[in-house]
This record gives sequence, structure tokens and C-alpha cells, in this order.
Amino acid sequence: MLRIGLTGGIGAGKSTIAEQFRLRGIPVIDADEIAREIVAPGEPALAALVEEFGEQILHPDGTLNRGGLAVVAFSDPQSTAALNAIMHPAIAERTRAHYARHAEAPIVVHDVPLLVENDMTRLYHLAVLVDTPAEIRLKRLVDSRGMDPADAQKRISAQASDVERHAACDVVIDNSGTPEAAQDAFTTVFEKRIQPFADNLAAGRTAESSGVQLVTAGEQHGQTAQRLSSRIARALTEAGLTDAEVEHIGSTSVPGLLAKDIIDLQVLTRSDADWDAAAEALTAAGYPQHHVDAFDDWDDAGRVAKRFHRNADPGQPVNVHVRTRGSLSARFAAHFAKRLRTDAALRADYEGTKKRLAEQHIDDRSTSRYAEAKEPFFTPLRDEFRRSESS
Ligand SMILES: CC(C)(COP(=O)(O)OP(=O)(O)OC[C@H]1O[C@@H](n2cnc3c(N)ncnc32)[C@H](O)[C@@H]1O)[C@@H](O)C(=O)NCCC(=O)NCCS
Ligand SMILES: Nc1ncnc2c1ncn2[C@@H]1O[C@H](COP(=O)(O)OP(=O)(O)OP(=O)(O)O)[C@@H](O)[C@H]1O
Repeated sequence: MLRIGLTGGIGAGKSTIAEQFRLRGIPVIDADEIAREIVAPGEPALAALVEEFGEQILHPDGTLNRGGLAVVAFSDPQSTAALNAIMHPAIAERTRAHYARHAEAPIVVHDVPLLVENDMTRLYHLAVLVDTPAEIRLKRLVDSRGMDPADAQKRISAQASDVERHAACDVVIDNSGTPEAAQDAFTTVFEKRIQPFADNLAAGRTAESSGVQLVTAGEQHGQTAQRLSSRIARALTEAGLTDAEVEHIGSTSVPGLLAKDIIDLQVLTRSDADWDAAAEALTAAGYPQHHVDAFDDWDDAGRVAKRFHRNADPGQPVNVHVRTRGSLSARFAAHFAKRLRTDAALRADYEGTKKRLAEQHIDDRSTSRYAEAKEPFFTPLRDEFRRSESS
């Protein structure tokens, strides 16, 4: 099952995009709806709210006065935190029951207004942001929902900023224009990314590789690597590999370097005995194993020194190298990235080699011939690293 987290600030148009998923027969678990379910009369969360905020938050018939609660709960950060402390654990528990109902669905969407605020990105294969700048959201909330401007602003201020949301999400659907434009953007994302990702995940296969275009590694790559690493780390922890670590290596970890637009991540395990369990967890997280001879590397005893995984998401190429912590191959990978960050001559030499090889292998979609041709560049560096370590 492909798990999608859908988010956006208040008034961004999440409901509109959630509806697009529903129209395609995809179940949507709605956090706001669950938040309503758990405060029905007789529910323990309602009693906890009354204890915290007083009887004033109830209608005379004993049901929750939502507007009344909103006024007190969003009046200052402490009150919002008290509201969250009561509501969020209860929402999480009820959410599990909803997921269980859709266990067989190929795609499930979780519509969560506070996905970023609650640091939930890693729970999904893909976090999708419905993006509308705060000032447009404020205007829409006032104009079409009739909200009081000050109340709308308070709610916006109690949430993450637009910048924080961008950093935490994988896919952005722009809803600053017309609803039709947002629907078109959704259709493209759905057909080009979400559906193929779900199909690849179900089949346990990797996405097609996109060739050897070179770009300049930037802040964006670091941010993406961080997001994916924390997702992978969680999957490994859940599988019992609690001491596994994930590092960003390769050219995209060197800001300013000319790089293939691929995030290389290195998973470090205690030993190669953990690789099967890691493979299972990685496959379920959207990173199936992918065998390419050119990407093998060997330790001093002539054993394969890593497993190689690639992602099933066609939107962002990722290579995952699974290695044993402390092995030569793991140490060299980290050492090489670090040297590129500090040694300008090596960086220039490496960039020159890459440009030349990328031109020669421009039509190599799998990138394996390109990778193979790059090997002679690494051999002397690896030998030098080995010598420097043993001296
Ligand atoms: C305080 C309540 C009763 C006000 O009800 P009201 O009908 O006015 O709002 P509704 O529930 O429709 O929420 C509308 C939007 O407000 C924003 N919002 C809701 N709760 C919060 C919160 N704790 N912090 C920041 N924004 C919030 C979200 O963008 C949400 O989509 C209600 O928002 C609530 O129960 N909030 C706590 C539960 C929660 O955190 N919900 C978000 C789901 S993760
Ligand atoms: N592209 C758009 N142009 C104009 N108005 C829009 C657009 N998209 C949504 N709206 C309107 O803006 C308001 C907020 O949209 P919607 O209810 O989908 O937001 P939401 O993100 O689900 O909000 P909430 O966080 O409150 O659940 C609605 O009144 C909706 O009709």
C-alpha cells in the first residue's frame, strides 16, 4: 500500500485535492473528521477538554461548542499546546482503526492539516503539499468561508510556515491560481508520479532511471536527503535494525558540485547479516533491491561489500547503498564525499571527468555504463585511502 500524507495550511485547498483522490476511488482518511468523531458526547477526549478549558466550551445540550473552543484554544500558544496534548494521542489511536479498514487498498491518503507541525513526514511514502501562500489563504477564508480576519490569522499563526511545509514535503500542488489549474496540476502529479509509484511498490520494482543529466548540487538536495533519510531510518528501526544509520553521500552531498540529479544514501548496518532484514524494510518503504554489476564493490577479502537499492518513486531518483559500518567501502564513500567538499583540485578533476563521460554516455538511460566508466577515477583514490589508513 502506498501511503500518502496530504497537507496544507488552513484554507490551502486540501479538501479540494482530497476530493480528487476520492473521485479516483482512493480512500481518504480525514484527520479533521476523526478530530470530530473523538469529541462526540461520551468520548473521553471531550471530558478531558472540559477539564482543561471549562464547561464554557459546551453547548447547553452537552455537545462541543467548536467555535467557543477555538476562541480559547487559539488565543495563545499554551492553550493550543494544551488542546493538542489532549487531541493528538486520541486522534492517532482512532486513525489506526481507520487504516486497518483499508489494508487491501493500493493507495491510501491521510489528510492531515498538522502533518508538518507534528513531524509526520516519515510516516508516508510521499508527503503531498497543497500550496497556497498565507496571504491568499487568509483572503479566501474571509471571503468564501466568512471567517473573521483576526481569527483566521490566529489559526494561520498557530501553524507551520509555508517555508517549513516546503522543506517537509515531497510533492507540491500549487493552488494559488484557479481551482481548474490546481486540478490539472494534481492530474499530472497523479499520473506521472503517484500511480506509477504505487504500481512499482506493489510489484517490488524500481522506477525507470532517467539518464545522466548533470545539475549543480544545491541546498535542495541536502533537504531532500534529510527527509528521505529520516523516512528510511524509521523503516529500519521498525524492522528491528535500531542501530542502522543513514548518511547522504555522493555528488549531491557536495554543494556546488556538478552532479547527476540522484540522491545517494548510505545505510550502515552492524554486519552483512542484517542486509536481508534491511532489504525487506527498504522494499516496503519504496526502495527495492536493484542489481547492477557496475555498482558492485568488493572488500579486501573479495566479498561483495554492499547491497544496492533504488527507489520505486519515479519523481526523485535515489540510490541506497547498504554497507557494513566501519567497512573499507563504507569509510571510503564517506571519505570521498568529504574530500570533494574540501579539496578544490580534486573537485575540478572529478567534474571534468564527469562532464566528459556524461557526454559519451548521454544515451545511457540506465547510467550503468557511465558508472562503470567512472571506476578508473576511483581506483587510485581508493588505494591511496587504504594506504593512508594502514600507515
Ligand atoms: C478547536 C476546534 C474544535 C475548532 O473547530 P473548527 O470547526 O473551527 O475547525 P476544524 O476542526 O474544522 O479545523 C479547521 C482547520 O483548523 C486548523 N486547526 C485545527 N486544529 C488545529 C490546531 N490544534 N493547531 C493549528 N491549527 C489547527 C486546521 O487547518 C484545520 O483544518 C478543532 O479545530 C479541533 O478540535 N482542533 C484540535 C484537533 C486538531 O489538532 N485537528 C487537526 C487535525 S491533525
Ligand atoms: N483555487 C482556488 N481559488 C479560489 N478559492 C479556492 C481555491 N481553492 C479553494 N478555494 C476556497 O478556499 C476555501 C478553502 O479551501 P478548502 O476548504 O479546500 O481548504 P482546506 O485546505 O481543506 O481547509 P481546512 O484546512 O480548513 O480544511 C474554500 O472556501 C474553497 O472553496
